[in-house]
Amino acid sequence: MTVKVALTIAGSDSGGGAGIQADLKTFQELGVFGTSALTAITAQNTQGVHGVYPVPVEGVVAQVRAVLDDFEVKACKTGMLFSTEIIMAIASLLEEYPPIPLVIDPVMIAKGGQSLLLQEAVQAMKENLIPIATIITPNIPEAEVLTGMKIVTDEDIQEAAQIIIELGARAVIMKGGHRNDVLEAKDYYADCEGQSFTMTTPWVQTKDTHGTGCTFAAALTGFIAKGYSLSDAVAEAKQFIQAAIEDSLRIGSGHGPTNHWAYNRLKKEMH
Ligand SMILES: Nc1ncnc2c1ncn2[C@@H]1O[C@H](COP(=O)(O)OP(=O)(O)OP(=O)(O)O)[C@@H](O)[C@H]1O
Ligand SMILES: Cc1ncc(CO)c(N)n1
Repeated sequence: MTVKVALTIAGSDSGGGAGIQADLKTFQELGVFGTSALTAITAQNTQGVHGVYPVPVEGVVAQVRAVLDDFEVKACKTGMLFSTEIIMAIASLLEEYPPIPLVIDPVMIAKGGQSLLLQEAVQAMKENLIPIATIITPNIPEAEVLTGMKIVTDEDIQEAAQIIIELGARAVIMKGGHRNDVLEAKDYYADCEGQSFTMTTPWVQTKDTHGTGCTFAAALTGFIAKGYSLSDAVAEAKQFIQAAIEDSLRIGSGHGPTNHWAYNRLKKEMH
């Protein structure tokens, strides 16, 4: 049996719905072998983040090196990176190895408002990581921080996507989970070759959206690892997250996790 390998460099969510846990569960569902490098431990549940304990930068580097020295990693994802030091170390480390498709989820703030990226680290992300990204997956507030512009309309979204591509990312997907349209979950894709499209699914009325961004980016990474083109991987990742949100698990008393099993269950039902 041959299996594709993916690497996630992200924070741990003790509540299991976001971060490393969401990434590994998603990779597993896609039949991709998941490896990981922890950047921080968070004490977290569906109610919020109760503590953040960063991993020393040497520890992050050693984990990534251990994986890349031994496995043929087909796609890599970054999530919570926390500090300038960790961002700089990862950016220069990845450049030592043959290029691997890189999905950057520019995690900044948890749904409850707690910071998962120090404010001073935004510049390092813009200067060091975005230029080596195959694709970056900001939500609207993250795109506002990265571009310095207020994003309200569809035109704003397209303009912000262009600014992010000019920062050096090959492609960008602007996630619509923070928009106020309650009828549609609309994400906008654009790349440096001038291709762009919008993906729309029905809005799911639920409070169980903890880890939607991590799960979406992990699915995207998994499909890239399996050899899908970027635009096909984005489209399939959208199906994965839609199924995961629609079939809510109702775990915990706050914003519950999404259902990482749902995409495969749905596919089985359709066959
Ligand atoms: N209620 C919803 N119904 C349908 N799709 C949704 C809903 N909320 C988010 N999505 C979709 O989920 C994906 C992730 O988007 P979102 O903007 O929620 O990411 P995020 O804010 O980075 O998530 P998080 O920080 O919680 O991990 C996108 O494809 C978005 O359209
Ligand atoms: C560890 C971690 N990464 C990312 C997010 C964003 O959902 C979170 N809440 N926790």
